[in-house]
Amino acid sequence: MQGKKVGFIGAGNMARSIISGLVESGYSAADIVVSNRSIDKLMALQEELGVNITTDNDAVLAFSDIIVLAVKPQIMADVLAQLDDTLVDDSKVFMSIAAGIKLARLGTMLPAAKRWVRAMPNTPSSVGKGMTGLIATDNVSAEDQNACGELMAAVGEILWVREETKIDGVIAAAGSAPAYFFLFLEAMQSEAENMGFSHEDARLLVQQAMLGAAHMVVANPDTELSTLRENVTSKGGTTAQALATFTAGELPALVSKAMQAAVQRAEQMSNEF
Ligand SMILES: NC(=O)C1=CN([C@@H]2O[C@H](COP(=O)(O)OP(=O)(O)OC[C@H]3O[C@@H](n4cnc5c(N)ncnc54)[C@H](OP(=O)(O)O)[C@@H]3O)[C@@H](O)[C@H]2O)C=CC1
Ligand SMILES: O=C(O)[C@@H]1CCC=N1
Repeated sequence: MQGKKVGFIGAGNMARSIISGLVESGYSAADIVVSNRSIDKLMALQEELGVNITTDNDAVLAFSDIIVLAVKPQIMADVLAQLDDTLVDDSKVFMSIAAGIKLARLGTMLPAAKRWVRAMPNTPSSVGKGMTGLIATDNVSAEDQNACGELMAAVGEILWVREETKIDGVIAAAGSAPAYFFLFLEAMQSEAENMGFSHEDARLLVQQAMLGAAHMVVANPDTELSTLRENVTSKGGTTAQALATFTAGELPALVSKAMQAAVQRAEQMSNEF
């Protein structure tokens, strides 16, 4: 993978997460180029990470072996239509990280590009703890699939899927999921503040509890999550009361509903864009 030229079109939250994770994992900044509509995010990326920057998307296309498309789904068609397709050749692989745009639709947005990968990452990529689901068109060689996989593996775990519908499942279970956990922590921080802790102390309490729980999950892959939960829950104790309150509020059903809503939105988006 080292040595491949990697270009990013769009330098927003997600591209920044991947680029910073890549550079911090040792990927050569000289082999990375990033374009964006406005200049400020580019300047910051160049200053902090030393990557090449441009406001010309065609310059990214010309430079790169792998072109990561990291613009909003709403504008993907316009951005691709404006590229100089004479710069596209068979050696280039296009990797879209946009939610809700299927491989077949991407192919119609830039017909000159034949080799496509869809990747669905999440923002923890910025700290090397990302989770990315991937799928490729059949004509992407094993070598190029490996390169795309390695690119995302530089910033976390990867999971190749066989059916494209599973990418929407990846969105629901991992792409959008950091926001679910942040919402939960926000609510906990707020209640800890109501109990009299300062904003900072409340954050320390909840973030350390989350971090410890996450480490326990990862350190005990053969232990069911339900067992980890039960180990905290003393009979007749405090945790049991808190969990009973979540159950009475139908938290598990609410989580299912929220994940289904993410999938449904991804399906809707695939008809809209
Ligand atoms: N955020 C997340 O957690 C995840 C996002 N995604 C996907 O990643 C993609 C990007 O999302 P996100 O990073 O959150 O969005 P952002 O809005 O943060 O980033 C999009 C970037 O695209 C730039 N842009 C707009 N028009 C052009 C153009 N014509 N040429 C080049 N750059 C352009 C914008 O520039 P400007 O600053 O000038 O507006 C902006 O910096 C989306 O498709 C989303 O579905 C996937 C997984 C997770
Ligand atoms: O909210 C979104 O649409 C994007 C995709 C997954 C996370 N953010």
